[in-house]
Amino acid sequence: MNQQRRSQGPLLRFTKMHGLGNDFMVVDAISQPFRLRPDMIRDLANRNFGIGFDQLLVVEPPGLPDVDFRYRIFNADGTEVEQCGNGARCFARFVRDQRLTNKKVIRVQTAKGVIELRVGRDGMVMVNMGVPELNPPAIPFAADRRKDVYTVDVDGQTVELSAVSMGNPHGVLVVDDVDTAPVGTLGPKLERHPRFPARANIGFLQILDRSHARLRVFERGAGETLACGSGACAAVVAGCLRGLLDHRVEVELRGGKLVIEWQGEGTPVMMEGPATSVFEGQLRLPGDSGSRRRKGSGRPHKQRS
Ligand SMILES: N[C@H](CCC[C@H](N)C(=O)O)C(=O)O
Repeated sequence: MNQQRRSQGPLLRFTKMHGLGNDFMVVDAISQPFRLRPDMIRDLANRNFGIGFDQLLVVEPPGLPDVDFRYRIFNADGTEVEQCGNGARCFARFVRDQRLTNKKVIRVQTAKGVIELRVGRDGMVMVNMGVPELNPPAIPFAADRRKDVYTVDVDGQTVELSAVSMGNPHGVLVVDDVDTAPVGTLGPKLERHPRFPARANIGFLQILDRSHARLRVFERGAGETLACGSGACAAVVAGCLRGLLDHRVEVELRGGKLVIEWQGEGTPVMMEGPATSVFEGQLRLPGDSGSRRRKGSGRPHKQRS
């Protein structure tokens, strides 16, 4: 009996959601205590032994004035990251479904800054993803900047890519056909390439015409996902900078389509797409978890020195 009681932690309510198949466990950490260590996040992310998700999204009270919520994002590998585009749309749907707000324009504090979410009548969500950065510390490529295309050596192979930060780092390669692109082989090598000190999300972009593109993304900390919102934004920025795309692009990902608009350097990237709620659930956490702050629980993603 004692053993049983010791393993009985608190019950945790959550909602399973997805944005074009990029799937999330979403937790309201306002009305329930919530602290998870990275190892517990990894266990919950496991698609056989846990709930299964690409990212965990946590809703917290705002930490800044004139902001409605704080939004924390954890990859399946347990690392906390700065931005998640598909997650932002699901966040907007979640806080309204859970009656945490009835606003249609929601301001959310993230590790990257404040983003603004607008919920449309048709259930689509428009996100102001902020102004992209072209050579922040996470993607230090300025030295050899040439039309924002850089060369990186991967096991003796020279790879050309663009480097764009949407708050989180992205490398973008232009390929002839996403269906035959080396996402599973080159993706993981570039995700952990030394040129990306905080690792990176790697996008494989196929240009169909100046306003249509296809994209696959090998995500940092999650592997290839069916869609990547910040990746679609980074890909359109890269395509525009390379003179291959116009300012409004329909991006077709494996899980569906996003509309991305960008008016050029110094302006924010706007993303519009759906957000789907799949089911609500609750689970009993292990006895050693809960609201007490623990060493190493969910610390922001640390860039490698
Ligand atoms: N894997 C990303 C976070 C999730 C991004 C993606 N799911 C999106 O929709 O933007 C990173 O480590 O920066």
